[in-house]
Amino acid sequence: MERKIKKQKQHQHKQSGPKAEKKKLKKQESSTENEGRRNPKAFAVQSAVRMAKTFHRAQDLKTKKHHIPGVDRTPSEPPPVLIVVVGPPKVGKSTLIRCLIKNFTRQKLGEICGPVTIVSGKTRRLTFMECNNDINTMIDLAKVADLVLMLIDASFGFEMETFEFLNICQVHGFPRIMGVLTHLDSFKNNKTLRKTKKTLKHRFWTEVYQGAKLFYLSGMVYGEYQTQEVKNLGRFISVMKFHPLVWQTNHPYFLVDRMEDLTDPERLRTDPKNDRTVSLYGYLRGTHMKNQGQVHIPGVGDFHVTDINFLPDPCPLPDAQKKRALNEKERLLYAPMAGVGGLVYDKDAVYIDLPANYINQQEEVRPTTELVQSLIDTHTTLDVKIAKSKMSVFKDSTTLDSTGFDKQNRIVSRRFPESQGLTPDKQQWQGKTPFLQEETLSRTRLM
Ligand SMILES: Nc1nc2c(ncn2[C@@H]2O[C@H](COP(=O)(O)OP(=O)(O)OP(=O)(O)O)[C@@H](O)[C@H]2O)c(=O)[nH]1
Repeated sequence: MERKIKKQKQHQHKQSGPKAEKKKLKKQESSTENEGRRNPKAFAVQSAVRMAKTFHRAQDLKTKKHHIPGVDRTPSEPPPVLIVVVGPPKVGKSTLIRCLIKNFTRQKLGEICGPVTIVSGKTRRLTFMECNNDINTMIDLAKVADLVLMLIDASFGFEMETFEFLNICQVHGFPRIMGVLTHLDSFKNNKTLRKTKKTLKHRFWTEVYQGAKLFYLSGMVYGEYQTQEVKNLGRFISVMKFHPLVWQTNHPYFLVDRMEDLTDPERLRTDPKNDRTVSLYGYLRGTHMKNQGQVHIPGVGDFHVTDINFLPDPCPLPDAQKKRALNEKERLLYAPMAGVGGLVYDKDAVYIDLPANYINQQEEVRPTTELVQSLIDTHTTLDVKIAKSKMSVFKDSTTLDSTGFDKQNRIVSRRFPESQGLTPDKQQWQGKTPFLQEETLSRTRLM
């Protein structure tokens, strides 16, 4: 967009009038006054060598600020920005990714598995990726990363993995690097905390560049970093400008975010070491890709491309005519390796993944009163329930069920046969148990 620079009106010195006269007089006086005191050699060249040195230094600083003008090959809908989270084990990489995803999409992701893509704004998508601490992953990711979040455990200081990654970065040129200090809550003394922060900041500046951005995550609340600190980091990321590296602007490359194994399971069962057919999915980055060209898959080898197909965007940006902020539906989350993301496209099929909370939303609205709810939940009548129910009159006696009564609701005793005292016509114990009468029994049954 062309910006019009409005030129400010310059100050006009007064040429006439009492004030102008006064100023002129003052100027004349001061020039005659200082003539005797002025040192004509003060600003003259004292030493030619020194002069040359100063000049070279000024020129060096000037040229350092220049960037070689690059061709902007960014398409109208650019692929997601790749943010690589690097750090030694247990420094908080997964926790930070989880917090950033929650900050942008308001969704909680359990385990981070593979790259996670989110829509962070009207024109920007972000792909988060955790970098394992092995040299191959580091080499591959340092090449393709747009931004590196370098996590440093403040209670431990700089570790080997951090230096290793920085050294690898130097090969293809440094991507944007931001430091993040974690485990700051382990410092109980404020003075030590301040001192450590300062020392680590200067060390980080020495390793990356003077003035490199360093974030502080000062502790955890319920297993997550503090919301405001994550929000600030997220805001910084979403407005950041990126200078793609030379390698990135000169090559077409993919970051695979989804992999499907298409090998016949029967073949795998018979021979587990069989060659596999896999399908790899991802956004094309860098330049255009040529059909019939060659591709290199790190760790696998070189291959010929036989065909190229376009698939619909699994995590699209919102429509162009957007107003201010994104709404909940537009804050998409796509993590195919973790099984998250609405639609998964294949060449000839579309898979729809319905999240559990979506199914919950479809549940009918139920009355809140407990009594009404229990009536709705009733599936059998009272008679059926009674027929199924069992009871025992004494603690250790045998249980009675509906088969133990005759048609007139009189007890048919199995334990005490007629010979032992219960006569069918009297329905009464001739002796000890007067409460085994019909009335008592029928009341107990209905309870
Ligand atoms: N006290 C404290 N604990 C933290 C902090 N950051 C992370 N942790 C804890 O450190 C543990 C490891 O965190 P993760 O996010 O799994 O670390 P990671 O770097 O992903 O670990 P790996 O994937 O095994 O390399 C978790 O239990 C976190 O709760 C912090 O700033 N303070």
